[in-house]
Amino acid sequence: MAGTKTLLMLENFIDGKFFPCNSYIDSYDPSTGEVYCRVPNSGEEEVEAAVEAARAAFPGWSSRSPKERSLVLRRLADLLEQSLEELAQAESKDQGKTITLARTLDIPRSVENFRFFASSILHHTSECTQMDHLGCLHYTVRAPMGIAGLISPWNLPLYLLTWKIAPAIAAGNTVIAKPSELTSVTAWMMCKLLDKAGVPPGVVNIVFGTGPRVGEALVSHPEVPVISFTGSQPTAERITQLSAPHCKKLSLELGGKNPAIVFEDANLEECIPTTVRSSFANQGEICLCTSRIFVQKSIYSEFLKRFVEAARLWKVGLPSDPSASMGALISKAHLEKVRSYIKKARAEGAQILCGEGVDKLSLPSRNQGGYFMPPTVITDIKDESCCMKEEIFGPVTCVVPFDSEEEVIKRANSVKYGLAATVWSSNVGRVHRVAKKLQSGLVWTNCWLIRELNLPFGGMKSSGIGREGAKDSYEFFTEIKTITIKH
Ligand SMILES: NC(=O)C1=CN([C@@H]2O[C@H](COP(=O)(O)OP(=O)(O)OC[C@H]3O[C@@H](n4cnc5c(N)ncnc54)[C@H](O)[C@@H]3O)[C@@H](O)[C@H]2O)C=CC1
Ligand SMILES: N/C(=C\C=C\C(=O)O)C(=O)O
Repeated sequence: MAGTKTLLMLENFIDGKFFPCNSYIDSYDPSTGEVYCRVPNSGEEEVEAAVEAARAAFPGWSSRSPKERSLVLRRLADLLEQSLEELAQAESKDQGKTITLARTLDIPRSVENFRFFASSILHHTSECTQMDHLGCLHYTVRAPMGIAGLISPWNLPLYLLTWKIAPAIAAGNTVIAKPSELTSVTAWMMCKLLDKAGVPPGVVNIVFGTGPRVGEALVSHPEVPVISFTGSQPTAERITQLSAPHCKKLSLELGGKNPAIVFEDANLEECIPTTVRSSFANQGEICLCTSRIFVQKSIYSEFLKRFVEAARLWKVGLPSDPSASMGALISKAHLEKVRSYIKKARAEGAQILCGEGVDKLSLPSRNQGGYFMPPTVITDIKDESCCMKEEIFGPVTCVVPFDSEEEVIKRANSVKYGLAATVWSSNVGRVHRVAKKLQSGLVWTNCWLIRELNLPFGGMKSSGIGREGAKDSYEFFTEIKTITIKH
């Protein structure tokens, strides 16, 4: 372990104040494999203190007008934006992603999350119907749920955390958030801005630590009626079990095994670079990343050749290198897990056309212990292989041929997940037809990851329950009531 003096020490943020913890967890720099930060190892005691603070803050915060809350969110967005460079540097170091991605995607989107919900909260209306023959008027009202528990993963740390905090507090809830123990730094940095933005003490509380300790204490707490979670399917199952006795409201945004379907009339000039990006952006650590590429037989050889050439140009480098396309994976355990899939593919007789075990990385000696691997393309693989069925969540993608539209839809739908698909074709009719038949919460055609935050985001089948977005998040973080007036 590195000298304790040099380590960054995080603290919990409860009731507007920072508190040290009795116990800490080591957090690693993915580019070197060295410990550089210590994260509070919180548990029930810290959750209890956060619940007390959130409970006390709720009456004041929930009775403010949407406009007053909106102003606070906007100020927070401005303050985050003023710290963009500092936050981007921290996110890149903590997560292993490139500084370019942190600067252009993670932190700008975190800012946008607050701006977006600051605006959308001003525009909701409720329903009203009449029954004149009975002299009745019916209408609905919505009220915040109370204390929201928010649990987020390590791949897009501040981006996904703020995607939950912003709609929850905009709707008048108070929150207890638990970022991933692997990437807690930017959440802790954001806490320093809350008071200046005008967020009252107790409205946003952040407790750091592991899932089994602090995550479960939060999920099991009887005074936390609503849990929003983004992460893996096994953890979602555990959260569902723990929430069941309390009938909690759950939003579960889980993994994917996302297909890209490339028809023979696709514009390959656009399709190839975008599909390289959709496969390898953020080291393939985005739930929306492509991991199965189905290519129509007539263009299969040409596609494969050009795709592998383009994948080889996807430069692996230090997270701090502005010219790198990809940095380091999140952890040693995760790197080993991702590599194990490639080993299995090889054992099954698949071909590894580039990447792990084929291409060598050139890294400075200080980074030899970092969690790097090259973008990897697998082919000659069966649909039944675990590489074609399970979420790998790394820079690995499989390319396979198909004959007909009907066949490819069936194969694309043959996995347990249903999060995001891409369809590449210049035939508008086909694009609509295929998009409608895919079992997928999101379908991008001739593009990838163009986000319209107003519209529902989320998956079907094992990719989750519920949707996030302007209306969906508002409905999730509020309780509805129908009132009947007889006049
Ligand atoms: N959105 C997505 O699709 C994501 C999918 N994953 C998938 O999950 C795999 C494992 O990654 P992990 O970091 O282990 O994901 P995870 O689902 O265990 O972690 C996500 C969050 O849940 C928390 N958590 C873990 N166990 C918990 C519990 N029992 N109760 C409450 N909270 C708990 C974690 O501390 C973290 O904050 C990845 O390899 C990837 O396949 C990971 C991150 C995001
Ligand atoms: N939930 C994830 C990505 C969301 C992206 C977005 O809202 O734009 C994930 O990778 O876990």
